[in-house]
Amino acid sequence: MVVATQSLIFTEKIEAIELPIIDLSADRSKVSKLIVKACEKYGFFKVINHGVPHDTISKLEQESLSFFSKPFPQKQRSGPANPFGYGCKTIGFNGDVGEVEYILLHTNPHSIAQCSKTLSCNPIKFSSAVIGYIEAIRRLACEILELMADGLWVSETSVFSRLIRDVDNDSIFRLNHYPPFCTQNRDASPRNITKIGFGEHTDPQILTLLRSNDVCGLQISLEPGVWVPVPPDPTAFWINVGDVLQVMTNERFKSVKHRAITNSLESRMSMAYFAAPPLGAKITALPETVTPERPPLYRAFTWAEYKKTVYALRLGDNRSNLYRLP
Ligand SMILES: C=C1C[C@]23C[C@@]1(O)CC[C@H]2[C@@]12CC[C@H](O)[C@@](C)(C(=O)O1)[C@H]2[C@@H]3C(=O)O
Ligand SMILES: O=C(O)CCC(=O)C(=O)O
Ligand SMILES: [Fe+2]
Repeated sequence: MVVATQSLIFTEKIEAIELPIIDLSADRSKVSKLIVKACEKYGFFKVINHGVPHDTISKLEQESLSFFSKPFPQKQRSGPANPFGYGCKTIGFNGDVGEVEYILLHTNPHSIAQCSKTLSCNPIKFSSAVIGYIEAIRRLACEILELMADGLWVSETSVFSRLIRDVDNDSIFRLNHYPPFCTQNRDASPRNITKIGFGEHTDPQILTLLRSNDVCGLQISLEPGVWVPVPPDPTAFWINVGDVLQVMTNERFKSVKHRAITNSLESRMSMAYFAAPPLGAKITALPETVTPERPPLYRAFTWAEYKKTVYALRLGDNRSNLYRLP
């Protein structure tokens, strides 16, 4: 099957700005204030000294590399990603495409063990690398969400983190691989052509924790048509606010628009943990974020209801607006 690829639009502006870097080993009350500031201004920040062991990350990176290095027909046998498994170029179910191949997994250990059977010839090794990483990244996500709650002066510190600690949480995990997009021109010198790897979108969940290898490609957009490159740092995590957190904070926090481009002659790999509540969880603005000057902006909905809307729409569509109060 021939799938059309999207090229970049040349009228777009690229703007280099310094994005917030938060040292999680610093004083807790200072850190929580800095996180709130970053979420209000960008919906995006980097964390360092995060406590996720290097070994946990490199075990998973190794598994990811050996999976994506396999011949295409072999990888195809682990797909399609409907809803979980291997996918290539097709994103979601509504016609989105990109220069990316990926593995999508639910974070429930039973589901990981099942999927690993088709993803690796050593499923125990594969699933323990994924489960180990998810345990560590969930701990980090909870820590960040608790710092956010403190910074917002919410009385219950675990108001966000309990949603993703719940046994029925609907968090998912994604390994992305952006192969180098290199063509030869007429004098046979390599040309660096940039294509869309993963098109513009916001993440629907509460929070995303993303780690990539040392190859650039991720960009965020703070105003229409202007893209800010995110420098790669394999030792850190980039954190982005998702739609649910935007709604729960009554839009004090912004769900950040982002995309990934295939940038170079190098292969890019990323791992993204999407922290989500249980399907039945009711999503509504926290009372602390509602004031007479700032009445509730969204009607209440369940995560199941929102997820259904997400999957009925295209990648770049705005879904939270559909829940906005008049
Ligand atoms: C086109 C789509 C892919 C997506 C589901 C959707 O219908 C719209 C949101 C997409 C997204 C973006 C963030 C995550 O990568 C993702 C797993 C998610 O939860 O929402 C993807 C979905 C996907 O690839 O299935
Ligand atoms: O690979 C990346 O850097 C971004 C991927 C992404 O945005 C996603 O998987 O939702
Ligand atoms: Fe994303």
